[in-house]
Amino acid sequence: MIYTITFNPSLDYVMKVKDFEEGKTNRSYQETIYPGGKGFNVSTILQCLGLENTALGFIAGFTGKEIEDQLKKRGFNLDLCVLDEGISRINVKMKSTKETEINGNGPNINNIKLDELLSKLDYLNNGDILILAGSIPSSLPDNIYETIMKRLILKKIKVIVDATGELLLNVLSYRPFLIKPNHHELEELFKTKINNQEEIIFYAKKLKEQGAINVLISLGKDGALLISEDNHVYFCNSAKGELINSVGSGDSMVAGFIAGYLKNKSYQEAIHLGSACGGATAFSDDLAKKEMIDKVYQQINVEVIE
Ligand SMILES: Nc1ncnc2c1ncn2[C@@H]1O[C@H](COP(=O)(O)OP(=O)(O)O)[C@@H](O)[C@H]1O
Ligand SMILES: O=P(O)(O)OC[C@H]1O[C@](O)(COP(=O)(O)O)[C@@H](O)[C@@H]1O
Repeated sequence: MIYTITFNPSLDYVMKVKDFEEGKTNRSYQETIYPGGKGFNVSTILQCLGLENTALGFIAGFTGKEIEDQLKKRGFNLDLCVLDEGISRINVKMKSTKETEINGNGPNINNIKLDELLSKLDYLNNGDILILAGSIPSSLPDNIYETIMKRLILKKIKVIVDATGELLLNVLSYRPFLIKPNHHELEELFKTKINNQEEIIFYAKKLKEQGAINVLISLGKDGALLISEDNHVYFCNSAKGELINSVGSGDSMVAGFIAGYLKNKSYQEAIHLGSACGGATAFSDDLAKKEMIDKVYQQINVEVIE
């Protein structure tokens, strides 16, 4: 079974604003609300690709109820912990000439609720896949993903971590099967400006040396690079199309990568389907649908460059 965990779900409030001006009252010409959170997005795309999975996570308050109601329509199994206080966050995604995001901090999670979620991990068996995705509310320690990996160390579980900063760095020595920083997150991890493909490969290899089994660096419209388990470097172009809403592209890529890998354990297929899912979401209002993924897949080429 595949499991995802979303510690910090959201309602994503997407506002389209013509010529946004900082420091002024701007008015949007279109607003939409989607349930968000990296793990839930991964679950949605996995389900769309026909992979049954279970989403774990925390929800709180009226926003949490709305997230749950929307997710129930998506077909994957839901096993949520309901917090007694606070509300799940509303993340603002502003589309203007540029895309700007404000992601909330999220509600407090106390130790009792944390234990409730951690005890669910005891159901996991050898051969399962676990995806830890997204930020955590500041009430939790930033070694929580590490704690989970430690707890599962005796089981043969492939763990995928899509997170940033310390949350990610802290798990590397536990050998996550896949990590997927984007270009900007890679720069943040090494506190440096990364200017070209050679430098991206250099820093991605450093993450592999620190323990990650596969390192996938997503580059938005410029494609993606993978340093695979067997030390090959793959480059994949991005499809050409009209950018509608790139929120969730990274999560879609993670889901597509896993689905592609599971077909016949080929990394070429993993990055190919991953890029198709990421692109298909960028070209859709909400997360991608199967028809768009199939169409985008045809436009993508994978090269083994090392
Ligand atoms: N504008 C775009 N055009 C085509 N493909 C895109 C576009 N934006 C994202 N993608 C696809 O989705 C993947 C993940 O997107 P990216 O923006 O890098 O991730 P994140 O959402 O984590 O920042 C990219 O590597 C690419 O394959
Ligand atoms: O947990 P974080 O890092 O704040 O990110 C949460 C946000 O990430 C998303 O899952 C989208 O992520 P990506 O664009 O990186 O795929 C949104 O749905 C959500 O608002």
